[in-house]
Amino acid sequence: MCVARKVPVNLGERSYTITIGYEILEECTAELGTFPLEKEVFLLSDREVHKYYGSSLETLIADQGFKVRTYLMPPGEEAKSWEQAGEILEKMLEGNLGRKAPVLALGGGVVGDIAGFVAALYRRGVPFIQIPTTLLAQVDSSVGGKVAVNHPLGKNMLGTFYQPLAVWADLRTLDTLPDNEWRAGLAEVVKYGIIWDEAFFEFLENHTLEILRRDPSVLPEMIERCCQIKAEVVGRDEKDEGLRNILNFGHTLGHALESATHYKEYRHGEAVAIGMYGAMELAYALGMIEKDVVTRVKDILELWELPIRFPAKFLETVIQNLIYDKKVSDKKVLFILPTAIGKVEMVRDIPQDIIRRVVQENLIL
Ligand SMILES: NC(=O)c1ccc[n+]([C@@H]2O[C@H](COP(=O)([O-])OP(=O)(O)OC[C@H]3O[C@@H](n4cnc5c(N)ncnc54)[C@H](O)[C@@H]3O)[C@@H](O)[C@H]2O)c1
Ligand SMILES: O=C(O)C(=O)C[C@@H](O)[C@H](O)[C@H](O)COP(=O)(O)O
Ligand SMILES: [Zn+2]
Repeated sequence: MCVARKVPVNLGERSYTITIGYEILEECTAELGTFPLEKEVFLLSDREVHKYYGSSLETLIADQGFKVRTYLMPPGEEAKSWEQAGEILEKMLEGNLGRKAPVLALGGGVVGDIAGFVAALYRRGVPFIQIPTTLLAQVDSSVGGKVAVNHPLGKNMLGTFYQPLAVWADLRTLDTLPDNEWRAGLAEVVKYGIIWDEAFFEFLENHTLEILRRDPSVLPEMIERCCQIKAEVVGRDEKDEGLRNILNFGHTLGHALESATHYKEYRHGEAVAIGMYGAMELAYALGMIEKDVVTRVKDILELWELPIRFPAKFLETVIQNLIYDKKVSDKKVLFILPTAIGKVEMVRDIPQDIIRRVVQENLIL
């Protein structure tokens, strides 16, 4: 059995460890008793994920002497809603869970984000643990404590910062992930190369096929590197006051597209892929990068069959939705734009007609 990798997230008293490896859940659940917790957990998952991993996890937790109360939500982005959060909170109240009874999030980013959100609200906050089961959740959403639900007007509009007690990323769970979900996760993987680490971007370029095949010879290293970068950025700017904004590369247009399509047409990672390509073209239009840099990013996105364009019918709503982005200040939209692979800058004040023109000329199917 391979040894689990550990990535620390250094946030003072809110510090925690990300454990990454194959078949690690037995070892991780054995840690439960080391935390100051009540002997009862609220396990939140979606119906799809629970089918595969729910009962084995419930057994492992019970083996540690914990009572398990399970709540299953429907799978999919539409369930990341205020109404769904209300239903989960009702169940927690009915169960009269105590202040030290943790919420365990078994699933992708949707389950993780809403689990953290209800954990932060219930009795003014109970501990929670992330057990991510999608690539996207293992490299991004389970780390850093951004927890939220969506609103029709904007993505993740209702939320807070609430760090987990631990993150347990069992790579074995990725075996059952459908291909389109795998590719959506790869969009956030590429993001780290573009914003932070050219050598990592080259590693991705050099291993595109092994990565598509989910080859165990590359996955642990790839996922660990993403977590290291995210932990580094979050450790320096937990509350998104400056540096952390770079993790939002591709999300300005991506989130606008997700809300324009009512969270039904695109997986988050797919919308981010379109948004990243849009940001590359915008940087090129503003003279910040050469065309070959745009092409490098476009090539890897296309090779992994990620979308880079969307239908014209959504264009106007996407442009209008930009104003609901959380990075907007003084009514000015902020874009994270590259100056090279591995380096980005924050750019405000791009005239709307330039944004519209770049999107229209490059991003429309
Ligand atoms: N908090 C953050 O920092 C952060 C970062 C990135 C993304 N996000 C959020 O994450 C969400 C997207 O997460 P996601 O891409 O994981 O989507 P998801 O949670 O919707 O999961 C995708 C689909 O895969 C299924 N699934 C999950 N794990 C599986 C497995 N192991 N085997 C088979 N099927 C499985 C789910 O049932 C679901 O249908 C978005 O809401 C996005 O906003 C948050
Ligand atoms: O952790 C962050 O910070 C990120 O921006 C990571 C993003 O991948 C993620 O989608 C996040 O939820 C977006 O945050 P938001 O503040 O734009 O809602
Ligand atoms: Zn994202």
